[in-house]
Amino acid sequence: MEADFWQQRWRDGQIGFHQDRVTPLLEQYWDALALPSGSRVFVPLAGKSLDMLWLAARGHRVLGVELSRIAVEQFFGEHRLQPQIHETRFGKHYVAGEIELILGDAFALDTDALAACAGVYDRAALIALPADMRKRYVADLYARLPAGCHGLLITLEYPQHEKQGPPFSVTEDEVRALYQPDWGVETLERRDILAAQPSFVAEGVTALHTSVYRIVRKT
Ligand SMILES: C[S@@+](CC[C@H](N)C(=O)[O-])C[C@H]1O[C@@H](n2cnc3c(N)ncnc32)[C@H](O)[C@@H]1O
Repeated sequence: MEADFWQQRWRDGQIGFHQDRVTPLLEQYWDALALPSGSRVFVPLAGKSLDMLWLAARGHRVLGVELSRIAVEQFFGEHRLQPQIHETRFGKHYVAGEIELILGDAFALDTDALAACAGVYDRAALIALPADMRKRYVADLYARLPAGCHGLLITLEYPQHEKQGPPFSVTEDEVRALYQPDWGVETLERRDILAAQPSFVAEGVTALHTSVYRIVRKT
């Protein structure tokens, strides 16, 4: 999806992807990465996710990137955080405590921007993108993360012909094709969530699973 699509979504308040709670699968599986407290975690396509607050509360330094000013300002405003703002070539950086959120394009971040990230957390980011952009997202953006980086990736799978994305369906085969061989990929769980997602059922979706992967950058 292009930037205009997301900007319009935020202007119209069409943000069904946003959750008013921390993602339970993050709480359940984050420890599987064994990332030391204090390590920096990259959150691509961050929205105004409460998951950033949870990661910071776990002692991580969070680096998010989000292209909507509305999302960034709502994130800090809704949590009564008063960010310091400075500008770099990547955009405006909003910094409050251990959370830094760049108002900018994730695809524009380079290896310098991501060099200190020992972790990456991807919920509703890879699956927000159509297939051609998913290839670019992993081949370009993830390639800028350092060797040894550990990540948690959460995806959805459903019969793609039954519904238009986003969110898009991304199968385990596709995850492996996108990330391997540079990243090790381990499936932590694949769960049937159709009953818990009435909006998908209302759209005629007949099967819906979420998967959680642990990924580790090898080279
Ligand atoms: C489906 S939402 C997910 C947000 C968040 N990860 C969550 O779990 O709530 C995708 C977000 O990515 C943002 N986005 C899309 N393309 C982007 C890009 N190229 N750079 C930065 N943010 C982007 C959109 O504005 C939107 O807020």
